[in-house]
Amino acid sequence: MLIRNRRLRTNEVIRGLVRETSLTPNDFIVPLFVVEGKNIKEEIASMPNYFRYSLDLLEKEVKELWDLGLKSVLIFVKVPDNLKDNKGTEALNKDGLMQRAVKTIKDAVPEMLVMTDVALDPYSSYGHDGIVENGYILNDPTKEVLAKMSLSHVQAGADFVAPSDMMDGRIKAIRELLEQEKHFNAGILSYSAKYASAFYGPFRDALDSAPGFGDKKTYQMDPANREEAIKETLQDIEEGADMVMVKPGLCYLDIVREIKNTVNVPVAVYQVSGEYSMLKAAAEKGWLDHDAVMLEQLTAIKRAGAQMIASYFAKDAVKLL
Ligand SMILES: NCC(=O)CCC(=O)O
Ligand SMILES: [Mg+2]
Repeated sequence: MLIRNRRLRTNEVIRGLVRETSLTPNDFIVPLFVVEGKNIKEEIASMPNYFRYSLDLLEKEVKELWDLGLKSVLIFVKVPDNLKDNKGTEALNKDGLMQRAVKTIKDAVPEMLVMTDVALDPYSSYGHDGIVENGYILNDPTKEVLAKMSLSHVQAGADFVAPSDMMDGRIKAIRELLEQEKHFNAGILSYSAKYASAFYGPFRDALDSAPGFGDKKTYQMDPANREEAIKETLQDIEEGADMVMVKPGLCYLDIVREIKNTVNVPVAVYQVSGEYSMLKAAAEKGWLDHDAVMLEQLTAIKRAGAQMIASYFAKDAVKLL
């Protein structure tokens, strides 16, 4: 035997020395769900141990995240039904819940990197990511609203906007408006390859944002496609995205690696709600070792090429690192 691979696996010290991938708190973006009201920390039924916060308790939560070394958050808001319409009017309200959430976080922890979700679904009476006409989600009028929404978030203090809508040309529309308004340092994390996935179910529960009719297959990508993900991603970079994202995570790690090998901007992965809830459920039943499987999944996402991971496991994970 000239080569014995097991030599480098004989104990934890040598395994640590040769380990190719490791997780650190810097790897995470923490998704946060925000609701109106006071003193609210409500568990999301289909996402055990994950919560919606009112602004007063959000403040406490972000301080705790910061102390754990988690320094980036991605905000989602649950908009009251009476404020929803087809055009997402409330999304542009400078005193809207999102805008107030950004200010609340920046006041509580000024150095926290604040990213905001940009899409119409939480604001849409139809639960779709864009303006609806005759059952179709309009592209161009929607991207103009998304640009204004992004500007509003940046004016409220957001460091990055994260458009998750998958309309064509929205990165260019957003970038041009931010430049025109002289927000030169406002970043764009583009959900460039977002698939029409069945793994988003619990998230739609969290925000009460399930589509009122049909599905999202006319704008989100077909899970069967790989080359299209490259095309989408290269386009977004050309249009001015600073960072790109693949979503969901585990089922799409081939896409992550291919994009990582193709582009020269940071690649993010969104490990989505269904991925989170599946493990929580299996662990509750005693069928899987929660912490071990969680770390294995996160490590695999990073190994595939993710520079950062938006994950509901962020807090659980950093406590183990
Ligand atoms: N635009 C954000 C999402 O769609 C999140 C999906 C999830 O976590 O399931
Ligand atoms: Mg696109």
